[in-house]
Amino acid sequence: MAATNLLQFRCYYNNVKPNLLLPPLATWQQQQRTTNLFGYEFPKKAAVKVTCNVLEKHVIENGRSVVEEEGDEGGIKRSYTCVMKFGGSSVASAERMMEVAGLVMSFPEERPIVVLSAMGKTTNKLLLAGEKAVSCGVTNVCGIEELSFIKDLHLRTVDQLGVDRSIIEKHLEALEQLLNGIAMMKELTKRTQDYLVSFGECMSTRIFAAYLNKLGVKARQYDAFEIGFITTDDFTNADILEATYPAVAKRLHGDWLADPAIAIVTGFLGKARKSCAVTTLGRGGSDLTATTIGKALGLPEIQVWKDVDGVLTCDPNIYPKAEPVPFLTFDEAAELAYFGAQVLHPQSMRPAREGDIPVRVKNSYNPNAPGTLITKERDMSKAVLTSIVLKRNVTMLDIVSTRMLGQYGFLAKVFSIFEDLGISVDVVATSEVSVSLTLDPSKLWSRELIQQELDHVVEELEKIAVVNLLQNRSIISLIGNVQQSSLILEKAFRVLRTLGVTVQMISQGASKVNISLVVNDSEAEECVRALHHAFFETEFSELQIGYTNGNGSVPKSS
Ligand SMILES: Nc1ncnc2c1ncn2[C@@H]1O[C@H](COP(=O)(O)OP(=O)(O)O)[C@@H](O)[C@H]1O
Ligand SMILES: N[C@@H](CC(=O)OP(=O)(O)O)C(=O)O
Repeated sequence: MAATNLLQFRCYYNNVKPNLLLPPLATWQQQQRTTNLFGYEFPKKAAVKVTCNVLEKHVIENGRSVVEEEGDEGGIKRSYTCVMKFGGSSVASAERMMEVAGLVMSFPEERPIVVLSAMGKTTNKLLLAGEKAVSCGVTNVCGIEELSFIKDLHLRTVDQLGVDRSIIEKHLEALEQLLNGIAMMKELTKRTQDYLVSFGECMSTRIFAAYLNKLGVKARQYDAFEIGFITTDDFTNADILEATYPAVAKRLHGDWLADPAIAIVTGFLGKARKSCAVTTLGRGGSDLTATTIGKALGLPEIQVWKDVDGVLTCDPNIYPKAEPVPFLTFDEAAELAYFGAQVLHPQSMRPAREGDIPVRVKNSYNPNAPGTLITKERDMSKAVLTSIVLKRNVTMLDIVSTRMLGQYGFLAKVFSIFEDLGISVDVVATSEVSVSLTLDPSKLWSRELIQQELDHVVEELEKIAVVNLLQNRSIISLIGNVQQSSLILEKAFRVLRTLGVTVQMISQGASKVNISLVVNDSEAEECVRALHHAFFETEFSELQIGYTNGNGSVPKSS
């Protein structure tokens, strides 16, 4: 049987025009950002010229699809095959780096791009060192405990891995100089803060790349801000700009073709478009770095390696009986992250969703665990509740119209006040003359709200409404199949009634995957444990009375 070429490609074509001579059945859908033409059959000599990043050429031989290294027409070549992101917990020590190196090497058929976070708690320590430098005086900088900790950790790791200290010594010197500068200025701007924390990722990636090279696995280190990660100038919480995708694809793909090597890229970092200074993508931003690379190169899979067996049914710090969730949709994962599950960066699902690239959340401490697979769609026919998420320390506002404005005018005015003040709102419930909503003063991916700003919001709103400011509230988000909302709500309210908890606000939103309940901070954790018990640990149809301790509380797990 004559061999037939099947070409699979995900083509990023914002700035490139593919010149395809396709058989008539293949239509190029211009409205889609990425296109997967897997399955289109080409005659053997189909002329295909694509000036984009990654292609995979399948040749059908004896009914089997075989991937060829490179195509014969149009210079089609394949570079990297997957992106693997390892978080701080996965690379916290020399021992952990050895394990991660072993993991990377255990997929010899893959050509990965590895995205790393800073080692362990380095980012927190750098932030603390910066804060201390502001007030400790130049002569005391060298005595800052966190600086010594960071130096010890990184030098010890380098020594234990048997790589040359020189790969990070310059960074350690520059870090101390920067802290001296902060001490001298007695000021730590957001821009300087981003530069300060960037040392964490810059050092972890250099150490890891040097270690792989020492093992004989060719690796090349990259600082994300040098290879096309272009962001807004919103220091500490920058957004990735579209120009990033073609730039990153060009650089990584081009380098591979010129000189193949595993790429080791700093997570979390970018370069501000206007000022050209180093930016960060918000805490936990390395997940976003990984999904951005995945989309840029049109990779078949994005792996995010953590210290848990995947996305769990709730935060294991609240309830250790949390179980891994095997499958999630991008929408569910995004909602979960946005509403406070620390496991994924809130923006990280966006590139994966746009590129339609599956994200696998795995445990670097337990690689055999299946983890969580996040895709565009999944079978929801049996799905009810997927995960419970808690967001603490939320501020709630009850705003009741004084009827100076009509219904439309009232809601429009309320939201224009928030827009003018640049404050984002999470959960909203409205009626004709009132609106209840939540603000998050501790948002890490947005600017911090301080009391003064809250007072200002209330002052503005009081011009048209009676306002009640309620602090120390929590949002409990029930992520799941909102088609089953009656069932979920019935069960949830039975649990909360048993606990004697009053729900102060409820919102289903437009997301179709999330029902949010607002309760007092002081009751929230107990609610999560009880809800978890009811939804995930009892027969679904029956809410067992008697799972509490008799005093209404669920047994705290050890
Ligand atoms: N629903 C959840 N599923 C999994 N982990 C969660 C969840 N909610 C909170 N977490 C916490 O998130 C942590 C993993 O996220 P993170 O610390 O950012 O990992 P890494 O640093 O490895 O990227 C877990 O150790 C766990 O404590
Ligand atoms: N080091 C950064 C970025 C990051 O993504 O870290 P992690 O993968 O450990 O959550 C932070 O602590 O925020």
